[in-house]
Amino acid sequence: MILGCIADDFTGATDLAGLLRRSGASVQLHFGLPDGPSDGHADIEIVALKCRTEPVATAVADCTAAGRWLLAGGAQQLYWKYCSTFDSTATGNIGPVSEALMALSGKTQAIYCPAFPENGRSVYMGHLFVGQQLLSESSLKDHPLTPMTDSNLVRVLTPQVAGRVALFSRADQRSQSALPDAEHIIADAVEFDDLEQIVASLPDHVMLTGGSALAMPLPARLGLANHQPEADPQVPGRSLVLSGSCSEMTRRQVAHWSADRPSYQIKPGQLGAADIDACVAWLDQLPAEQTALIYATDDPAAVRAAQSSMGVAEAGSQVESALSQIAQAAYARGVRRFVVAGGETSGAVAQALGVRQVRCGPEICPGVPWTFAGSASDPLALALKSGNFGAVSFFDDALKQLELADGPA
Ligand SMILES: Nc1ncnc2c1ncn2[C@@H]1O[C@H](COP(=O)(O)OP(=O)(O)O)[C@@H](O)[C@H]1O
Ligand SMILES: O=C(O)[C@@H](O)C(=O)COP(=O)(O)O
Repeated sequence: MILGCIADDFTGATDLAGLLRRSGASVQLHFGLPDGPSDGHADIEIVALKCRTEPVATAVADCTAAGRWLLAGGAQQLYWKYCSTFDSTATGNIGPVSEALMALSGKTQAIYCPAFPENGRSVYMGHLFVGQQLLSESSLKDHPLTPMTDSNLVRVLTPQVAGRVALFSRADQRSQSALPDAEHIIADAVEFDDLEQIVASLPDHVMLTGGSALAMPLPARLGLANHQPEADPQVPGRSLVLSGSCSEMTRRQVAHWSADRPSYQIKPGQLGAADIDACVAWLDQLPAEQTALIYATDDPAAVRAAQSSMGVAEAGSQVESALSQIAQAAYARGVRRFVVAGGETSGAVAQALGVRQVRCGPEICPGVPWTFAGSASDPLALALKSGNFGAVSFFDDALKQLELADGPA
Protein backbone atom coordinates (compact mmCIF):
# COMPACT_ATOMS: atom_id res chain seq x y z
CA MET A 1 0.00 0.00 0.00
CA ILE A 2 1.19 3.50 -0.83
CA LEU A 3 -1.73 5.71 0.17
CA GLY A 4 -3.85 5.10 3.27
CA CYS A 5 -7.16 6.90 3.68
CA ILE A 6 -9.58 7.21 6.58
CA ALA A 7 -13.16 8.28 5.83
CA ASP A 8 -15.56 9.47 8.52
CA ASP A 9 -18.57 7.72 6.99
CA PHE A 10 -19.34 4.91 4.54
CA THR A 11 -20.79 7.01 1.73
CA GLY A 12 -17.81 9.32 1.99
CA ALA A 13 -15.55 6.29 1.64
CA THR A 14 -17.31 4.99 -1.47
CA ASP A 15 -17.27 8.55 -2.89
CA LEU A 16 -13.49 8.64 -2.33
CA ALA A 17 -13.00 5.13 -3.74
CA GLY A 18 -14.94 5.99 -6.91
CA LEU A 19 -12.91 9.13 -7.59
CA LEU A 20 -9.54 7.49 -6.83
CA ARG A 21 -10.50 4.52 -9.02
CA ARG A 22 -10.75 6.92 -11.99
CA SER A 23 -6.93 7.16 -11.90
CA GLY A 24 -6.59 3.43 -12.57
CA ALA A 25 -4.89 2.81 -9.22
CA SER A 26 -6.00 -0.29 -7.33
CA VAL A 27 -8.25 0.62 -4.41
CA GLN A 28 -9.37 -1.58 -1.53
CA LEU A 29 -12.22 -0.37 0.65
CA HIS A 30 -12.82 -1.66 4.18
CA PHE A 31 -15.98 -1.02 6.19
CA GLY A 32 -14.65 -0.69 9.72
CA LEU A 33 -11.14 -1.49 10.88
CA PRO A 34 -10.13 -4.89 9.47
CA ASP A 35 -9.44 -7.68 11.97
CA GLY A 36 -6.14 -8.74 10.44
CA PRO A 37 -3.25 -6.84 8.85
CA SER A 38 -3.35 -5.46 5.30
CA ASP A 39 -2.41 -7.95 2.57
CA GLY A 40 -0.61 -5.00 0.95
CA HIS A 41 -1.86 -5.83 -2.56
CA ALA A 42 -3.74 -2.61 -3.32
CA ASP A 43 -1.99 0.73 -3.97
CA ILE A 44 -4.65 2.54 -1.99
CA GLU A 45 -6.61 1.30 1.01
CA ILE A 46 -9.52 3.14 2.54
CA VAL A 47 -10.85 2.45 6.02
CA ALA A 48 -14.45 3.64 6.33
CA LEU A 49 -15.50 4.50 9.87
CA LYS A 50 -18.80 5.73 11.22
CA CYS A 51 -17.31 8.51 13.32
CA ARG A 52 -18.70 11.77 11.94
CA THR A 53 -20.95 12.33 14.91
CA GLU A 54 -18.86 10.50 17.49
CA PRO A 55 -17.60 12.41 20.52
CA VAL A 56 -14.06 13.74 20.04
CA ALA A 57 -12.29 11.16 22.21
CA THR A 58 -13.98 8.19 20.48
CA ALA A 59 -13.39 9.57 16.99
CA VAL A 60 -9.73 10.29 17.79
CA ALA A 61 -9.26 6.76 19.18
CA ASP A 62 -10.98 5.11 16.19
CA CYS A 63 -9.14 7.18 13.58
CA THR A 64 -5.80 6.73 15.33
CA ALA A 65 -6.31 2.96 15.28
CA ALA A 66 -7.15 3.15 11.57
CA GLY A 67 -4.11 5.36 10.92
CA ARG A 68 -1.85 2.89 12.76
CA TRP A 69 -3.30 0.00 10.73
CA LEU A 70 -2.68 1.84 7.44
CA LEU A 71 0.88 2.84 8.38
CA ALA A 72 1.63 -0.73 9.51
CA GLY A 73 0.38 -1.88 6.08
CA GLY A 74 3.01 0.27 4.38
CA ALA A 75 1.14 3.54 3.71
CA GLN A 76 3.59 6.30 2.87
CA GLN A 77 0.95 8.94 3.26
CA LEU A 78 -2.34 9.31 5.15
CA TYR A 79 -5.42 11.12 3.86
CA TRP A 80 -8.29 12.17 6.17
CA LYS A 81 -11.59 12.30 4.26
CA TYR A 82 -14.58 14.16 5.71
CA CYS A 83 -17.64 15.65 4.12
CA SER A 84 -17.52 18.12 1.23
CA THR A 85 -19.88 20.22 3.33
CA PHE A 86 -17.53 19.99 6.36
CA ASP A 87 -20.29 18.30 8.40
CA SER A 88 -19.38 18.22 12.05
CA THR A 89 -21.27 18.45 15.31
CA ALA A 90 -20.99 21.43 17.68
CA THR A 91 -18.08 19.63 19.36
CA GLY A 92 -16.62 18.73 15.99
CA ASN A 93 -13.99 16.06 15.56
CA ILE A 94 -12.48 17.01 12.17
CA GLY A 95 -9.73 19.10 13.79
CA PRO A 96 -8.91 16.77 16.70
CA VAL A 97 -8.65 13.78 14.35
CA SER A 98 -6.32 15.79 12.09
CA GLU A 99 -4.12 16.66 15.06
CA ALA A 100 -3.96 13.00 16.09
CA LEU A 101 -3.12 11.83 12.54
CA MET A 102 -0.50 14.58 12.15
CA ALA A 103 1.20 13.38 15.32
CA LEU A 104 0.98 9.77 14.15
CA SER A 105 2.48 10.44 10.72
CA GLY A 106 5.03 13.05 11.80
CA LYS A 107 3.41 16.00 9.98
CA THR A 108 3.51 19.52 11.40
CA GLN A 109 0.88 21.22 9.25
CA ALA A 110 -2.44 20.12 7.78
CA ILE A 111 -4.36 21.46 4.80
CA TYR A 112 -8.15 21.35 4.94
CA CYS A 113 -10.03 21.61 1.66
CA PRO A 114 -13.53 20.12 1.27
CA ALA A 115 -14.03 21.59 -2.23
CA PHE A 116 -15.62 19.20 -4.75
CA PRO A 117 -16.10 21.33 -7.88
CA GLU A 118 -17.83 18.58 -9.88
CA ASN A 119 -20.57 18.53 -7.23
CA GLY A 120 -20.72 22.30 -6.73
CA ARG A 121 -18.73 22.55 -3.50
CA SER A 122 -16.16 25.36 -3.54
CA VAL A 123 -14.17 27.26 -0.95
CA TYR A 124 -13.47 30.96 -1.47
CA MET A 125 -11.90 33.25 1.13
CA GLY A 126 -12.37 30.37 3.52
CA HIS A 127 -16.15 30.31 2.98
CA LEU A 128 -17.72 27.07 1.81
CA PHE A 129 -20.30 27.31 -0.97
CA VAL A 130 -22.81 24.64 -1.99
CA GLY A 131 -23.63 25.57 -5.54
CA GLN A 132 -24.38 29.28 -5.45
CA GLN A 133 -25.29 29.30 -1.77
CA LEU A 134 -23.17 29.79 1.29
CA LEU A 135 -23.10 26.57 3.34
CA SER A 136 -25.03 28.30 6.14
CA GLU A 137 -27.80 29.33 3.74
CA SER A 138 -27.99 25.93 2.03
CA SER A 139 -30.17 23.01 3.11
CA LEU A 140 -27.22 21.78 5.20
CA LYS A 141 -28.35 24.23 7.90
CA ASP A 142 -31.21 21.76 8.52
CA HIS A 143 -29.17 18.55 8.67
CA PRO A 144 -30.67 16.27 11.34
CA LEU A 145 -27.33 15.46 13.02
CA THR A 146 -24.81 18.04 11.84
CA PRO A 147 -26.59 21.32 11.05
CA MET A 148 -24.04 23.65 9.44
CA THR A 149 -24.80 27.24 10.38
CA ASP A 150 -21.44 28.89 9.70
CA SER A 151 -19.79 28.95 6.25
CA ASN A 152 -16.50 30.39 7.49
CA LEU A 153 -14.30 27.31 7.84
CA VAL A 154 -11.57 29.18 9.72
CA ARG A 155 -14.20 30.03 12.33
CA VAL A 156 -15.62 26.47 12.37
CA LEU A 157 -12.22 24.82 12.76
CA THR A 158 -10.63 27.21 15.29
CA PRO A 159 -12.46 25.98 18.43
CA GLN A 160 -11.82 22.35 17.42
CA VAL A 161 -8.00 22.50 17.51
CA ALA A 162 -5.18 23.45 19.84
CA GLY A 163 -2.96 24.90 17.09
CA ARG A 164 -3.37 28.05 14.99
CA VAL A 165 -5.75 28.19 12.02
CA ALA A 166 -5.11 30.35 8.94
CA LEU A 167 -6.47 30.84 5.43
CA PHE A 168 -4.47 30.06 2.28
CA SER A 169 -6.46 32.16 -0.16
CA ARG A 170 -6.76 31.49 -3.85
CA ALA A 171 -4.95 34.77 -4.56
CA ASP A 172 -2.01 33.67 -2.38
CA GLN A 173 -1.98 30.26 -4.06
CA ARG A 174 -1.94 31.89 -7.51
CA SER A 175 0.96 34.13 -6.58
CA GLN A 176 2.79 31.07 -5.25
CA SER A 177 3.04 32.46 -1.73
CA ALA A 178 4.39 30.17 0.97
CA LEU A 179 1.90 28.35 3.19
CA PRO A 180 0.74 30.50 6.13
CA ASP A 181 2.58 30.05 9.41
CA ALA A 182 -0.11 28.01 11.20
CA GLU A 183 -0.62 24.35 12.03
CA HIS A 184 -4.06 24.21 10.37
CA ILE A 185 -4.63 25.76 6.96
CA ILE A 186 -7.98 26.19 5.25
CA ALA A 187 -7.20 26.22 1.52
CA ASP A 188 -9.47 27.90 -1.02
CA ALA A 189 -10.34 25.93 -4.15
CA VAL A 190 -12.96 26.75 -6.73
CA GLU A 191 -11.96 24.62 -9.69
CA PHE A 192 -10.28 21.25 -10.02
CA ASP A 193 -7.09 23.02 -11.20
CA ASP A 194 -6.87 24.62 -7.76
CA LEU A 195 -6.91 21.20 -6.11
CA GLU A 196 -4.25 19.92 -8.51
CA GLN A 197 -2.10 22.93 -7.69
CA ILE A 198 -2.44 22.37 -3.93
CA VAL A 199 -1.36 18.74 -4.30
CA ALA A 200 1.44 19.53 -6.77
CA SER A 201 3.06 22.04 -4.42
CA LEU A 202 2.55 20.03 -1.23
CA PRO A 203 5.61 20.09 1.04
CA ASP A 204 6.50 16.79 2.74
CA HIS A 205 5.68 17.99 6.24
CA VAL A 206 2.03 18.74 5.38
CA MET A 207 -0.89 16.31 5.80
CA LEU A 208 -3.81 16.52 3.38
CA THR A 209 -7.38 16.45 4.65
CA GLY A 210 -10.57 17.21 2.79
CA GLY A 211 -13.38 15.92 0.65
CA SER A 212 -12.88 13.26 -1.99
CA ALA A 213 -11.83 15.61 -4.81
CA LEU A 214 -8.62 16.83 -3.16
CA ALA A 215 -7.37 13.23 -3.14
CA MET A 216 -7.87 12.79 -6.88
CA PRO A 217 -4.45 14.17 -7.94
CA LEU A 218 -2.63 11.97 -5.40
CA PRO A 219 -2.34 8.73 -7.43
CA ALA A 220 -0.45 10.58 -10.19
CA ARG A 221 1.75 12.43 -7.68
CA LEU A 222 2.59 9.13 -5.99
CA GLY A 223 3.30 7.47 -9.34
CA LEU A 224 0.66 4.76 -8.89
CA ALA A 225 0.28 2.36 -11.77
CA ASN A 226 -2.78 2.05 -13.97
CA HIS A 227 -4.42 -1.37 -13.46
CA GLN A 228 -6.95 -3.00 -15.73
CA PRO A 229 -10.18 -2.97 -13.69
CA GLU A 230 -11.62 -6.38 -12.75
CA ALA A 231 -14.87 -7.30 -14.47
CA ASP A 232 -17.87 -6.46 -12.31
CA PRO A 233 -19.84 -9.42 -10.98
CA GLN A 234 -23.36 -10.10 -12.20
CA VAL A 235 -25.64 -9.72 -9.20
CA PRO A 236 -28.89 -11.64 -9.49
CA GLY A 237 -31.65 -11.10 -6.93
CA ARG A 238 -34.22 -8.54 -5.95
CA SER A 239 -33.54 -4.84 -5.49
CA LEU A 240 -34.52 -2.55 -2.62
CA VAL A 241 -34.08 1.18 -2.00
CA LEU A 242 -33.69 2.37 1.61
CA SER A 243 -33.49 6.00 2.60
CA GLY A 244 -32.70 7.59 5.96
CA SER A 245 -31.34 10.80 4.49
CA CYS A 246 -33.41 13.94 4.99
CA SER A 247 -31.30 16.10 2.69
CA GLU A 248 -32.98 18.32 0.13
CA MET A 249 -31.82 16.20 -2.81
CA THR A 250 -32.85 12.92 -1.18
CA ARG A 251 -36.28 14.38 -0.44
CA ARG A 252 -36.67 15.16 -4.15
CA GLN A 253 -35.43 11.69 -5.10
CA VAL A 254 -37.89 10.06 -2.68
CA ALA A 255 -40.78 12.19 -4.00
CA HIS A 256 -39.82 11.35 -7.61
CA TRP A 257 -39.77 7.60 -6.92
CA SER A 258 -42.89 7.61 -4.74
CA ALA A 259 -44.96 9.34 -7.41
CA ASP A 260 -45.56 6.05 -9.25
CA ARG A 261 -43.57 3.28 -7.53
CA PRO A 262 -44.16 1.27 -4.35
CA SER A 263 -42.95 3.15 -1.30
CA TYR A 264 -43.40 2.80 2.46
CA GLN A 265 -42.66 5.44 5.07
CA ILE A 266 -41.48 4.69 8.58
CA LYS A 267 -41.49 7.38 11.25
CA PRO A 268 -39.39 7.68 14.38
CA GLY A 269 -41.35 7.63 17.60
CA GLN A 270 -43.46 4.63 16.66
CA LEU A 271 -40.85 2.17 15.54
CA GLY A 272 -41.26 -1.02 17.52
CA ALA A 273 -40.90 -4.62 16.36
CA ALA A 274 -44.53 -4.59 15.19
CA ASP A 275 -43.84 -1.65 12.86
CA ILE A 276 -40.84 -3.41 11.36
CA ASP A 277 -42.90 -6.60 10.91
CA ALA A 278 -45.64 -4.57 9.20
CA CYS A 279 -43.12 -3.02 6.82
CA VAL A 280 -41.61 -6.42 5.98
CA ALA A 281 -45.09 -7.89 5.46
CA TRP A 282 -45.80 -5.05 3.02
CA LEU A 283 -42.57 -5.93 1.19
CA ASP A 284 -43.57 -9.62 1.13
CA GLN A 285 -46.83 -8.96 -0.67
CA LEU A 286 -45.15 -7.07 -3.54
CA PRO A 287 -44.42 -9.01 -6.74
CA ALA A 288 -40.72 -9.94 -6.80
CA GLU A 289 -40.07 -7.89 -9.94
CA GLN A 290 -41.25 -4.68 -8.29
CA THR A 291 -38.60 -2.67 -6.51
CA ALA A 292 -39.72 -0.87 -3.37
CA LEU A 293 -38.49 2.18 -1.53
CA ILE A 294 -38.62 2.19 2.26
CA TYR A 295 -37.84 5.57 3.77
CA ALA A 296 -37.75 7.68 6.91
CA THR A 297 -36.89 10.76 4.85
CA ASP A 298 -38.94 13.74 5.95
CA ASP A 299 -38.95 17.53 5.76
CA PRO A 300 -37.07 19.73 8.27
CA ALA A 301 -40.21 20.58 10.29
CA ALA A 302 -41.11 16.89 10.77
CA VAL A 303 -37.49 16.02 11.64
CA ARG A 304 -37.39 18.84 14.22
CA ALA A 305 -40.69 17.68 15.71
CA ALA A 306 -39.41 14.09 16.07
CA GLN A 307 -36.15 15.33 17.56
CA SER A 308 -37.80 17.62 20.06
CA SER A 309 -40.07 14.86 21.31
CA MET A 310 -37.45 12.11 21.57
CA GLY A 311 -34.00 13.72 21.22
CA VAL A 312 -31.71 14.02 18.19
CA ALA A 313 -29.65 10.89 18.85
CA GLU A 314 -32.64 8.69 19.72
CA ALA A 315 -34.59 9.75 16.59
CA GLY A 316 -31.55 9.04 14.41
CA SER A 317 -30.67 5.73 15.98
CA GLN A 318 -34.27 4.51 15.96
CA VAL A 319 -34.45 5.09 12.18
CA GLU A 320 -31.00 3.59 11.58
CA SER A 321 -31.88 0.53 13.62
CA ALA A 322 -35.25 0.05 11.88
CA LEU A 323 -33.77 0.37 8.38
CA SER A 324 -30.98 -2.03 9.36
CA GLN A 325 -33.47 -4.66 10.55
CA ILE A 326 -35.53 -4.21 7.39
CA ALA A 327 -32.36 -4.63 5.30
CA GLN A 328 -31.59 -7.89 7.14
CA ALA A 329 -35.12 -9.18 6.57
CA ALA A 330 -34.93 -8.19 2.90
CA TYR A 331 -31.57 -9.94 2.50
CA ALA A 332 -33.08 -13.10 4.01
CA ARG A 333 -35.82 -12.83 1.35
CA GLY A 334 -33.35 -12.70 -1.54
CA VAL A 335 -32.64 -8.99 -1.98
CA ARG A 336 -29.07 -8.62 -3.24
CA ARG A 337 -29.12 -5.13 -4.77
CA PHE A 338 -29.41 -2.37 -2.20
CA VAL A 339 -29.51 1.35 -2.94
CA VAL A 340 -29.15 3.23 0.35
CA ALA A 341 -29.47 7.01 0.77
CA GLY A 342 -27.68 8.70 3.64
CA GLY A 343 -24.21 8.42 5.14
CA GLU A 344 -25.12 7.37 8.68
CA THR A 345 -27.92 5.23 7.27
CA SER A 346 -25.55 3.49 4.85
CA GLY A 347 -23.10 2.80 7.67
CA ALA A 348 -25.84 1.21 9.75
CA VAL A 349 -27.20 -0.89 6.86
CA ALA A 350 -23.78 -2.09 5.67
CA GLN A 351 -22.86 -3.07 9.24
CA ALA A 352 -26.19 -4.88 9.69
CA LEU A 353 -25.54 -6.85 6.50
CA GLY A 354 -22.12 -7.80 7.87
CA VAL A 355 -20.25 -6.23 4.95
CA ARG A 356 -16.59 -5.67 5.88
CA GLN A 357 -14.97 -5.13 2.50
CA VAL A 358 -16.25 -3.99 -0.90
CA ARG A 359 -14.86 -3.67 -4.39
CA CYS A 360 -15.54 -0.40 -6.16
CA GLY A 361 -17.54 -0.71 -9.39
CA PRO A 362 -18.81 1.81 -11.93
CA GLU A 363 -19.85 5.32 -10.92
CA ILE A 364 -23.57 6.06 -11.05
CA CYS A 365 -22.93 9.79 -10.71
CA PRO A 366 -19.96 11.81 -9.42
CA GLY A 367 -19.33 10.59 -5.88
CA VAL A 368 -21.53 7.47 -5.91
CA PRO A 369 -20.20 4.20 -7.36
CA TRP A 370 -21.76 0.75 -7.19
CA THR A 371 -19.79 -1.42 -4.82
CA PHE A 372 -19.71 -5.21 -4.66
CA ALA A 373 -19.37 -7.59 -1.73
CA GLY A 374 -20.37 -11.17 -0.92
CA SER A 375 -18.91 -14.24 -2.56
CA ALA A 376 -18.46 -15.23 -6.21
CA SER A 377 -21.47 -17.53 -5.94
CA ASP A 378 -23.62 -15.09 -3.93
CA PRO A 379 -22.60 -11.52 -4.73
CA LEU A 380 -24.13 -8.44 -3.17
CA ALA A 381 -24.35 -4.97 -4.78
CA LEU A 382 -24.54 -1.80 -2.69
CA ALA A 383 -24.95 1.77 -3.91
CA LEU A 384 -24.38 4.01 -0.90
CA LYS A 385 -25.53 7.52 -1.72
CA SER A 386 -24.41 10.62 0.11
CA GLY A 387 -27.43 12.69 1.08
CA ASN A 388 -26.97 15.50 -1.39
CA PHE A 389 -25.57 13.62 -4.37
CA GLY A 390 -27.27 12.30 -7.49
CA ALA A 391 -29.92 13.55 -9.90
CA VAL A 392 -33.61 13.50 -9.02
CA SER A 393 -33.86 10.14 -10.83
CA PHE A 394 -30.90 8.68 -8.88
CA PHE A 395 -32.66 5.53 -7.62
CA ASP A 396 -33.67 4.61 -11.19
CA ASP A 397 -30.25 5.60 -12.52
CA ALA A 398 -28.56 3.25 -10.07
CA LEU A 399 -30.85 0.28 -10.72
CA LYS A 400 -30.79 0.74 -14.49
CA GLN A 401 -27.01 0.65 -14.49
CA LEU A 402 -27.04 -2.85 -12.97
CA GLU A 403 -29.79 -3.97 -15.37
CA LEU A 404 -27.63 -2.79 -18.30
CA ALA A 405 -24.71 -4.75 -16.86
CA ASP A 406 -26.98 -7.83 -16.82
CA GLY A 407 -27.30 -7.60 -20.60
CA PRO A 408 -30.49 -8.37 -22.54
CA ALA A 409 -33.07 -10.37 -20.55
N1 LIG B 1 -37.86 11.40 10.04
C1 LIG B 1 -36.72 11.53 10.72
N2 LIG B 1 -36.68 12.20 11.90
C2 LIG B 1 -35.51 12.33 12.58
N3 LIG B 1 -34.34 11.82 12.17
C3 LIG B 1 -34.33 11.13 11.01
C4 LIG B 1 -35.53 10.95 10.25
N4 LIG B 1 -35.22 10.24 9.15
C5 LIG B 1 -33.92 9.96 9.22
N5 LIG B 1 -33.37 10.49 10.34
C6 LIG B 1 -31.96 10.41 10.76
O1 LIG B 1 -31.25 11.48 10.15
C7 LIG B 1 -29.90 11.07 9.92
C8 LIG B 1 -29.57 11.37 8.47
O2 LIG B 1 -28.20 11.23 8.29
P1 LIG B 1 -27.57 10.48 7.07
O3 LIG B 1 -28.09 9.10 6.95
O4 LIG B 1 -26.08 10.64 7.22
O5 LIG B 1 -28.08 11.29 5.81
P2 LIG B 1 -27.28 12.38 4.92
O6 LIG B 1 -26.41 11.60 4.00
O7 LIG B 1 -28.36 13.15 4.23
O8 LIG B 1 -26.43 13.20 5.84
C9 LIG B 1 -29.81 9.59 10.26
O9 LIG B 1 -29.27 9.40 11.55
C10 LIG B 1 -31.28 9.17 10.25
O10 LIG B 1 -31.53 8.06 11.07
O1 LIG C 1 -17.93 14.53 0.69
C1 LIG C 1 -19.13 14.33 0.54
O2 LIG C 1 -19.98 15.22 0.34
C2 LIG C 1 -19.63 12.92 0.72
O3 LIG C 1 -18.66 11.99 0.43
C3 LIG C 1 -20.10 12.76 2.12
O4 LIG C 1 -19.31 12.47 3.00
C4 LIG C 1 -21.49 13.09 2.35
O5 LIG C 1 -21.98 12.68 3.62
P1 LIG C 1 -23.49 12.22 3.76
O6 LIG C 1 -24.33 13.27 3.07
O7 LIG C 1 -23.77 12.14 5.22
O8 LIG C 1 -23.63 10.89 3.08
